[in-house]
Amino acid sequence: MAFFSKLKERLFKSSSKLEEGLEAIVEDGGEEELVEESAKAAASTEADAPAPVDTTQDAPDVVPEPEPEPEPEPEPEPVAEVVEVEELTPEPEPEPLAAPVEALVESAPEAAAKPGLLGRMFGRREAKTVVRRTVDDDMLESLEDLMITSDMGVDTAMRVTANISEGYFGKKLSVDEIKSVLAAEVTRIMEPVAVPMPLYPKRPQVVLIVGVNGAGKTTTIGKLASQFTAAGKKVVIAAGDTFRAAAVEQLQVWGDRAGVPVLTAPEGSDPASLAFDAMTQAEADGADLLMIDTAGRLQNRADLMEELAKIVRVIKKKDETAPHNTVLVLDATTGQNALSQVETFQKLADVSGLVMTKLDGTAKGGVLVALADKFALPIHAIGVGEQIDDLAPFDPEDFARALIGITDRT
Ligand SMILES: Nc1nc2c(ncn2[C@@H]2O[C@H](COP(=O)(O)OP(=O)(O)OP(=O)(O)O)[C@@H](O)[C@H]2O)c(=O)[nH]1
Repeated sequence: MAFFSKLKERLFKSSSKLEEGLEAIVEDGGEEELVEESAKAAASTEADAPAPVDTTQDAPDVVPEPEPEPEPEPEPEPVAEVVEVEELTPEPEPEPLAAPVEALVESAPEAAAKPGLLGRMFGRREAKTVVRRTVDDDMLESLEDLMITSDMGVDTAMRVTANISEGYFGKKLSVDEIKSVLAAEVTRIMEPVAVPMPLYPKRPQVVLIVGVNGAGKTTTIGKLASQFTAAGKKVVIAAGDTFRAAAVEQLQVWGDRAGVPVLTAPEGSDPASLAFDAMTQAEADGADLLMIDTAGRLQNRADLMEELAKIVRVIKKKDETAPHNTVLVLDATTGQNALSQVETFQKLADVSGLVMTKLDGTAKGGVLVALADKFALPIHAIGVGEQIDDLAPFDPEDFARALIGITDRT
Protein backbone atom coordinates (compact mmCIF):
# COMPACT_ATOMS: atom_id res chain seq x y z
CA MET A 1 0.00 0.00 0.00
CA ALA A 2 1.38 3.44 -0.93
CA PHE A 3 2.36 5.33 2.19
CA PHE A 4 -0.12 8.17 1.52
CA SER A 5 -3.02 5.72 1.47
CA LYS A 6 -1.76 4.14 4.67
CA LEU A 7 -1.28 7.55 6.24
CA LYS A 8 -4.75 8.82 5.44
CA GLU A 9 -6.28 5.54 6.59
CA ARG A 10 -4.34 5.51 9.85
CA LEU A 11 -4.69 9.19 10.62
CA PHE A 12 -8.41 8.52 10.62
CA LYS A 13 -8.93 9.46 14.25
CA SER A 14 -7.29 12.84 13.85
CA SER A 15 -8.94 13.60 10.53
CA SER A 16 -12.42 12.50 11.55
CA LYS A 17 -12.23 14.73 14.60
CA LEU A 18 -11.36 17.70 12.40
CA GLU A 19 -13.91 16.76 9.76
CA GLU A 20 -16.74 16.40 12.24
CA GLY A 21 -15.78 19.73 13.79
CA LEU A 22 -15.70 21.50 10.42
CA GLU A 23 -19.05 20.05 9.43
CA ALA A 24 -20.57 21.27 12.69
CA ILE A 25 -19.10 24.75 12.19
CA VAL A 26 -20.47 25.10 8.66
CA GLU A 27 -23.85 23.59 9.55
CA ASP A 28 -24.15 26.06 12.39
CA GLY A 29 -25.06 29.26 10.58
CA GLY A 30 -24.35 28.02 7.10
CA GLU A 31 -26.84 28.30 4.27
CA GLU A 32 -27.70 25.80 1.65
CA GLU A 33 -27.01 27.17 -1.78
CA LEU A 34 -28.07 25.88 -5.09
CA VAL A 35 -25.27 24.98 -7.43
CA GLU A 36 -26.33 23.99 -10.88
CA GLU A 37 -24.65 23.07 -14.04
CA SER A 38 -25.52 21.86 -17.45
CA ALA A 39 -25.17 18.12 -17.52
CA LYS A 40 -24.09 18.41 -21.15
CA ALA A 41 -21.28 20.70 -20.14
CA ALA A 42 -20.34 18.35 -17.35
CA ALA A 43 -20.35 15.44 -19.76
CA SER A 44 -18.20 17.29 -22.27
CA THR A 45 -15.56 17.98 -19.65
CA GLU A 46 -15.68 14.46 -18.33
CA ALA A 47 -12.52 13.52 -20.16
CA ASP A 48 -10.43 16.25 -18.61
CA ALA A 49 -11.03 16.03 -14.89
CA PRO A 50 -9.47 18.82 -12.80
CA ALA A 51 -5.72 18.57 -12.45
CA PRO A 52 -4.49 17.24 -9.12
CA VAL A 53 -4.82 19.82 -6.41
CA ASP A 54 -1.65 21.63 -5.48
CA THR A 55 -2.31 22.75 -1.94
CA THR A 56 1.17 24.17 -1.64
CA GLN A 57 -0.04 27.08 -3.73
CA ASP A 58 -1.49 30.05 -1.97
CA ALA A 59 -5.19 29.79 -1.59
CA PRO A 60 -7.03 32.16 -3.93
CA ASP A 61 -7.85 35.60 -2.62
CA VAL A 62 -11.35 35.70 -3.89
CA VAL A 63 -14.12 33.23 -3.35
CA PRO A 64 -16.64 33.78 -6.08
CA GLU A 65 -20.21 33.22 -5.18
CA PRO A 66 -21.80 30.53 -7.35
CA GLU A 67 -23.70 32.22 -10.15
CA PRO A 68 -27.19 30.89 -10.65
CA GLU A 69 -27.98 30.00 -14.22
CA PRO A 70 -30.81 32.12 -15.66
CA GLU A 71 -32.96 29.29 -17.02
CA PRO A 72 -34.69 26.96 -16.76
CA GLU A 73 -35.50 27.66 -13.12
CA PRO A 74 -34.51 24.51 -11.29
CA GLU A 75 -36.56 23.18 -8.49
CA PRO A 76 -34.46 22.58 -5.42
CA GLU A 77 -35.12 19.13 -4.14
CA PRO A 78 -34.87 18.10 -0.52
CA VAL A 79 -31.54 16.43 0.15
CA ALA A 80 -33.16 13.14 1.14
CA GLU A 81 -34.87 12.91 -2.24
CA VAL A 82 -31.70 13.64 -4.11
CA VAL A 83 -30.01 10.82 -2.26
CA GLU A 84 -32.88 8.49 -3.07
CA VAL A 85 -32.75 9.33 -6.76
CA GLU A 86 -29.03 8.80 -6.78
CA GLU A 87 -29.47 5.41 -5.20
CA LEU A 88 -31.88 4.32 -7.91
CA THR A 89 -29.94 5.78 -10.79
CA PRO A 90 -27.46 3.28 -12.17
CA GLU A 91 -24.94 6.02 -12.88
CA PRO A 92 -24.15 8.88 -10.48
CA GLU A 93 -25.66 12.30 -11.10
CA PRO A 94 -23.21 14.87 -12.40
CA GLU A 95 -21.53 17.22 -10.00
CA PRO A 96 -21.62 20.86 -11.12
CA LEU A 97 -18.52 22.16 -12.76
CA ALA A 98 -16.16 23.44 -10.15
CA ALA A 99 -15.99 27.16 -9.47
CA PRO A 100 -12.38 28.34 -9.04
CA VAL A 101 -12.35 27.68 -5.31
CA GLU A 102 -14.05 24.35 -5.75
CA ALA A 103 -11.31 23.39 -8.16
CA LEU A 104 -8.94 23.85 -5.24
CA VAL A 105 -10.89 21.38 -3.20
CA GLU A 106 -11.68 17.75 -3.61
CA SER A 107 -14.29 17.88 -6.29
CA ALA A 108 -12.38 15.79 -8.80
CA PRO A 109 -14.07 12.42 -8.36
CA GLU A 110 -17.57 13.90 -8.26
CA ALA A 111 -16.91 16.33 -11.12
CA ALA A 112 -15.79 13.43 -13.26
CA ALA A 113 -18.96 11.44 -12.54
CA LYS A 114 -21.07 10.59 -15.59
CA PRO A 115 -24.43 12.28 -15.98
CA GLY A 116 -27.59 10.21 -16.27
CA LEU A 117 -28.78 8.96 -19.69
CA LEU A 118 -31.44 11.64 -20.21
CA GLY A 119 -29.03 14.27 -19.06
CA ARG A 120 -26.50 13.07 -21.58
CA MET A 121 -29.11 13.07 -24.39
CA PHE A 122 -30.68 16.42 -23.73
CA GLY A 123 -28.09 18.28 -21.73
CA ARG A 124 -30.67 18.97 -19.05
CA ARG A 125 -29.57 20.91 -16.02
CA GLU A 126 -28.97 19.11 -12.77
CA ALA A 127 -29.46 20.73 -9.40
CA LYS A 128 -27.19 20.24 -6.41
CA THR A 129 -26.79 22.09 -3.20
CA VAL A 130 -23.86 22.93 -1.02
CA VAL A 131 -23.85 24.44 2.45
CA ARG A 132 -21.58 27.44 2.83
CA ARG A 133 -20.96 29.60 5.84
CA THR A 134 -19.78 33.18 5.84
CA VAL A 135 -16.34 33.65 7.35
CA ASP A 136 -17.00 36.02 10.25
CA ASP A 137 -15.65 36.45 13.78
CA ASP A 138 -17.86 33.70 15.24
CA MET A 139 -16.89 31.26 12.57
CA LEU A 140 -13.19 32.05 12.94
CA GLU A 141 -13.41 31.61 16.69
CA SER A 142 -15.01 28.18 16.27
CA LEU A 143 -12.33 27.24 13.77
CA GLU A 144 -9.61 28.34 16.18
CA ASP A 145 -11.18 26.28 18.99
CA LEU A 146 -11.36 23.25 16.73
CA MET A 147 -7.67 23.54 15.86
CA ILE A 148 -6.78 23.86 19.54
CA THR A 149 -8.79 20.79 20.49
CA SER A 150 -7.07 18.97 17.63
CA ASP A 151 -3.74 19.63 19.39
CA MET A 152 -2.39 22.12 16.87
CA GLY A 153 -1.54 24.47 19.70
CA VAL A 154 -2.93 27.88 20.61
CA ASP A 155 -0.31 29.96 18.81
CA THR A 156 -0.55 27.96 15.62
CA ALA A 157 -4.35 28.00 15.71
CA MET A 158 -4.34 31.78 16.13
CA ARG A 159 -1.89 32.31 13.29
CA VAL A 160 -3.76 30.05 10.90
CA THR A 161 -7.06 31.71 11.79
CA ALA A 162 -5.56 35.15 11.20
CA ASN A 163 -4.37 34.05 7.76
CA ILE A 164 -7.78 32.66 6.88
CA SER A 165 -9.40 35.86 8.10
CA GLU A 166 -7.09 37.92 5.92
CA GLY A 167 -7.88 35.96 2.79
CA TYR A 168 -11.52 35.08 3.30
CA PHE A 169 -13.28 37.37 5.76
CA GLY A 170 -16.84 38.00 4.52
CA LYS A 171 -16.63 35.24 1.92
CA LYS A 172 -18.71 32.08 2.02
CA LEU A 173 -16.99 28.71 2.28
CA SER A 174 -18.16 25.12 2.26
CA VAL A 175 -16.62 22.34 4.36
CA ASP A 176 -14.54 21.17 1.41
CA GLU A 177 -13.34 24.67 0.70
CA ILE A 178 -12.31 25.22 4.33
CA LYS A 179 -10.55 21.86 4.34
CA SER A 180 -8.60 22.86 1.30
CA VAL A 181 -7.64 26.23 2.75
CA LEU A 182 -6.60 24.59 6.04
CA ALA A 183 -4.54 21.95 4.25
CA ALA A 184 -2.71 24.70 2.36
CA GLU A 185 -1.98 26.50 5.66
CA VAL A 186 -0.75 23.34 7.39
CA THR A 187 1.41 22.43 4.38
CA ARG A 188 2.95 25.90 4.46
CA ILE A 189 3.85 25.51 8.14
CA MET A 190 5.25 22.02 7.70
CA GLU A 191 7.21 22.43 4.49
CA PRO A 192 10.36 24.00 5.98
CA VAL A 193 10.73 21.18 8.55
CA ALA A 194 10.29 18.25 6.20
CA VAL A 195 13.94 17.23 6.09
CA PRO A 196 15.08 13.61 5.75
CA MET A 197 17.76 12.49 8.17
CA PRO A 198 20.96 13.86 6.67
CA LEU A 199 23.73 11.44 5.79
CA TYR A 200 27.34 12.59 6.08
CA PRO A 201 30.53 11.22 4.56
CA LYS A 202 31.87 10.76 8.12
CA ARG A 203 32.20 7.05 9.02
CA PRO A 204 30.82 5.94 11.30
CA GLN A 205 28.09 8.55 11.43
CA VAL A 206 26.84 8.40 15.00
CA VAL A 207 23.09 8.68 15.47
CA LEU A 208 21.88 8.99 19.05
CA ILE A 209 18.23 8.12 19.57
CA VAL A 210 16.58 9.71 22.61
CA GLY A 211 13.10 10.03 24.06
CA VAL A 212 10.85 9.21 26.99
CA ASN A 213 9.83 5.65 27.95
CA GLY A 214 7.85 3.83 25.33
CA ALA A 215 8.03 6.62 22.74
CA GLY A 216 9.04 4.11 20.09
CA LYS A 217 12.85 4.53 20.05
CA THR A 218 13.70 0.84 19.65
CA THR A 219 11.05 0.31 17.00
CA THR A 220 12.20 3.40 15.11
CA ILE A 221 15.84 2.23 15.21
CA GLY A 222 14.77 -1.13 13.79
CA LYS A 223 12.78 0.51 10.99
CA LEU A 224 15.55 3.02 10.17
CA ALA A 225 18.23 0.31 10.25
CA SER A 226 16.20 -1.74 7.82
CA GLN A 227 15.72 1.21 5.44
CA PHE A 228 19.36 2.33 5.54
CA THR A 229 20.53 -1.24 5.01
CA ALA A 230 18.22 -1.55 2.02
CA ALA A 231 19.80 1.66 0.72
CA GLY A 232 23.21 -0.02 0.84
CA LYS A 233 24.50 1.41 4.12
CA LYS A 234 26.40 -0.69 6.62
CA VAL A 235 24.58 -0.19 9.91
CA VAL A 236 25.50 -1.14 13.47
CA ILE A 237 23.17 -0.76 16.46
CA ALA A 238 24.26 -0.23 20.08
CA ALA A 239 21.85 -1.29 22.83
CA GLY A 240 22.34 1.64 25.18
CA ASP A 241 19.51 0.72 27.56
CA THR A 242 21.78 -1.45 29.68
CA PHE A 243 19.36 -1.50 32.60
CA ARG A 244 16.54 -3.45 30.99
CA ALA A 245 17.32 -6.89 29.64
CA ALA A 246 13.96 -6.87 27.84
CA ALA A 247 14.92 -3.67 25.99
CA VAL A 248 18.16 -5.29 24.76
CA GLU A 249 16.27 -8.40 23.65
CA GLN A 250 13.72 -6.31 21.79
CA LEU A 251 16.51 -4.47 19.99
CA GLN A 252 18.10 -7.78 19.05
CA VAL A 253 14.84 -8.89 17.48
CA TRP A 254 14.75 -5.70 15.41
CA GLY A 255 18.44 -6.13 14.54
CA ASP A 256 17.73 -9.66 13.26
CA ARG A 257 14.79 -8.41 11.19
CA ALA A 258 16.92 -5.69 9.65
CA GLY A 259 19.96 -7.96 9.30
CA VAL A 260 22.08 -5.60 11.38
CA PRO A 261 24.48 -6.46 14.25
CA VAL A 262 23.48 -5.28 17.72
CA LEU A 263 26.27 -4.44 20.16
CA THR A 264 25.39 -5.06 23.80
CA ALA A 265 26.98 -4.66 27.23
CA PRO A 266 26.43 -6.53 30.51
CA GLU A 267 23.21 -5.64 32.30
CA GLY A 268 23.60 -2.63 34.55
CA SER A 269 26.86 -1.42 32.98
CA ASP A 270 27.47 2.23 32.16
CA PRO A 271 25.65 3.17 28.93
CA ALA A 272 28.23 5.88 28.22
CA SER A 273 31.01 3.32 28.19
CA LEU A 274 28.94 1.06 25.87
CA ALA A 275 28.52 4.02 23.50
CA PHE A 276 32.29 4.57 23.53
CA ASP A 277 33.05 0.88 22.87
CA ALA A 278 30.40 0.75 20.15
CA MET A 279 32.07 3.66 18.36
CA THR A 280 35.42 1.82 18.42
CA GLN A 281 33.76 -1.35 17.12
CA ALA A 282 31.78 0.43 14.39
CA GLU A 283 34.95 2.15 13.25
CA ALA A 284 36.82 -1.17 13.13
CA ASP A 285 33.96 -2.75 11.18
CA GLY A 286 33.90 0.10 8.65
CA ALA A 287 30.25 0.85 9.44
CA ASP A 288 28.56 3.81 7.77
CA LEU A 289 26.08 4.35 10.57
CA LEU A 290 26.11 3.62 14.28
CA MET A 291 22.66 3.99 15.82
CA ILE A 292 22.74 4.19 19.60
CA ASP A 293 19.54 3.33 21.45
CA THR A 294 19.18 4.93 24.87
CA ALA A 295 17.01 4.13 27.87
CA GLY A 296 13.66 5.86 27.94
CA ARG A 297 13.78 8.72 30.41
CA LEU A 298 11.04 10.85 31.79
CA GLN A 299 11.92 14.46 31.35
CA ASN A 300 11.34 15.13 35.05
CA ARG A 301 13.94 12.55 36.19
CA ALA A 302 17.06 14.70 36.60
CA ASP A 303 19.38 11.73 37.24
CA LEU A 304 18.39 9.98 34.00
CA MET A 305 18.67 13.18 32.08
CA GLU A 306 22.17 13.72 33.49
CA GLU A 307 23.08 10.21 32.37
CA LEU A 308 22.12 11.20 28.82
CA ALA A 309 24.32 14.29 29.02
CA LYS A 310 27.18 11.99 30.09
CA ILE A 311 26.66 9.71 27.08
CA VAL A 312 27.00 12.75 24.82
CA ARG A 313 30.18 13.91 26.61
CA VAL A 314 31.81 10.49 26.30
CA ILE A 315 30.87 10.15 22.62
CA LYS A 316 32.54 13.51 22.01
CA LYS A 317 35.76 12.26 23.58
CA LYS A 318 36.00 9.73 20.79
CA ASP A 319 34.88 12.07 18.03
CA GLU A 320 34.24 15.69 18.87
CA THR A 321 31.89 16.08 15.90
CA ALA A 322 29.68 13.23 17.20
CA PRO A 323 26.87 12.53 17.72
CA HIS A 324 26.18 13.67 14.19
CA ASN A 325 22.44 13.31 14.64
CA THR A 326 20.51 13.35 17.89
CA VAL A 327 17.04 12.20 17.02
CA LEU A 328 14.25 12.75 19.51
CA VAL A 329 11.47 10.19 19.16
CA LEU A 330 8.05 11.50 20.18
CA ASP A 331 4.85 9.59 20.71
CA ALA A 332 1.94 11.39 19.03
CA THR A 333 -0.52 10.03 21.58
CA THR A 334 1.05 12.24 24.26
CA GLY A 335 -0.36 15.31 22.50
CA GLN A 336 0.75 18.62 23.95
CA ASN A 337 3.22 16.93 26.31
CA ALA A 338 5.43 16.42 23.26
CA LEU A 339 6.17 20.15 23.32
CA SER A 340 7.67 20.05 26.82
CA GLN A 341 9.62 16.90 25.88
CA VAL A 342 11.29 18.78 23.04
CA GLU A 343 12.18 21.65 25.36
CA THR A 344 13.74 19.40 27.99
CA PHE A 345 15.68 17.17 25.62
CA GLN A 346 16.97 20.19 23.73
CA LYS A 347 18.59 21.45 26.94
CA LEU A 348 20.48 18.19 27.52
CA ALA A 349 21.27 16.97 24.09
CA ASP A 350 21.58 18.98 20.95
CA VAL A 351 18.45 17.57 19.33
CA SER A 352 18.95 17.74 15.56
CA GLY A 353 15.69 16.22 14.39
CA LEU A 354 12.44 14.54 15.30
CA VAL A 355 10.62 11.34 14.50
CA MET A 356 6.98 11.15 15.50
CA THR A 357 5.55 7.70 16.12
CA LYS A 358 2.06 6.33 16.71
CA LEU A 359 0.23 8.76 14.47
CA ASP A 360 -2.07 5.83 13.87
CA GLY A 361 -4.78 5.39 16.43
CA THR A 362 -4.65 8.88 17.93
CA ALA A 363 -6.81 11.96 17.52
CA LYS A 364 -3.82 14.09 18.51
CA GLY A 365 -1.93 14.09 15.22
CA GLY A 366 -2.30 17.87 15.04
CA VAL A 367 0.48 18.17 17.63
CA LEU A 368 3.00 17.73 14.82
CA VAL A 369 1.81 21.04 13.37
CA ALA A 370 2.32 22.75 16.73
CA LEU A 371 5.83 21.25 17.00
CA ALA A 372 6.80 22.38 13.52
CA ASP A 373 5.47 25.87 14.17
CA LYS A 374 7.08 26.26 17.58
CA PHE A 375 10.51 24.64 17.24
CA ALA A 376 11.19 24.48 13.50
CA LEU A 377 13.21 21.30 14.12
CA PRO A 378 13.53 18.97 11.14
CA ILE A 379 10.94 16.20 11.11
CA HIS A 380 12.75 13.26 9.58
CA ALA A 381 10.09 10.60 9.59
CA ILE A 382 6.71 9.57 10.92
CA GLY A 383 5.56 6.21 12.21
CA VAL A 384 2.06 4.89 11.61
CA GLY A 385 2.30 1.35 12.91
CA GLU A 386 4.40 -1.37 14.45
CA GLN A 387 5.62 -3.06 11.28
CA ILE A 388 9.05 -2.55 9.74
CA ASP A 389 7.66 -0.59 6.78
CA ASP A 390 5.41 1.64 8.90
CA LEU A 391 7.93 4.48 8.94
CA ALA A 392 8.26 6.95 6.08
CA PRO A 393 10.00 10.23 5.37
CA PHE A 394 7.82 13.14 6.37
CA ASP A 395 5.87 14.62 3.45
CA PRO A 396 4.13 17.85 4.49
CA GLU A 397 1.46 17.90 1.82
CA ASP A 398 0.50 14.27 2.29
CA PHE A 399 0.42 14.78 6.04
CA ALA A 400 -1.71 17.93 5.81
CA ARG A 401 -4.22 16.29 3.49
CA ALA A 402 -4.41 13.13 5.60
CA LEU A 403 -4.76 15.12 8.81
CA ILE A 404 -7.58 17.23 7.43
CA GLY A 405 -9.30 14.34 5.73
CA ILE A 406 -8.81 15.18 2.07
CA THR A 407 -8.95 11.85 0.39
CA ASP A 408 -9.04 12.31 -3.34
CA ARG A 409 -5.43 11.53 -4.19
CA THR A 410 -4.89 8.36 -6.11
N1 LIG B 1 0.78 1.88 16.82
C1 LIG B 1 2.09 2.14 16.81
N2 LIG B 1 2.86 1.59 17.76
C2 LIG B 1 4.17 1.88 17.76
C3 LIG B 1 4.75 2.74 16.81
N3 LIG B 1 6.08 2.84 17.11
C4 LIG B 1 6.29 2.06 18.19
N4 LIG B 1 5.15 1.47 18.58
C5 LIG B 1 4.93 0.57 19.73
O1 LIG B 1 5.16 1.28 20.93
C6 LIG B 1 5.66 0.42 21.93
C7 LIG B 1 6.93 1.01 22.52
O2 LIG B 1 7.90 1.04 21.49
P1 LIG B 1 9.44 0.91 21.80
O3 LIG B 1 10.16 1.00 20.50
O4 LIG B 1 9.73 -0.25 22.67
O5 LIG B 1 9.66 2.22 22.63
P2 LIG B 1 10.97 2.68 23.40
O6 LIG B 1 10.99 4.15 23.30
O7 LIG B 1 12.16 1.97 22.88
O8 LIG B 1 10.61 2.20 24.86
P3 LIG B 1 11.56 2.14 26.17
O9 LIG B 1 12.70 1.25 25.80
O10 LIG B 1 10.67 1.60 27.22
O11 LIG B 1 11.96 3.51 26.45
C8 LIG B 1 5.87 -0.93 21.26
O12 LIG B 1 4.78 -1.76 21.56
C9 LIG B 1 5.89 -0.59 19.77
O13 LIG B 1 5.45 -1.66 18.97
C10 LIG B 1 3.89 3.35 15.80
O14 LIG B 1 4.28 4.14 14.94
N5 LIG B 1 2.57 3.00 15.87
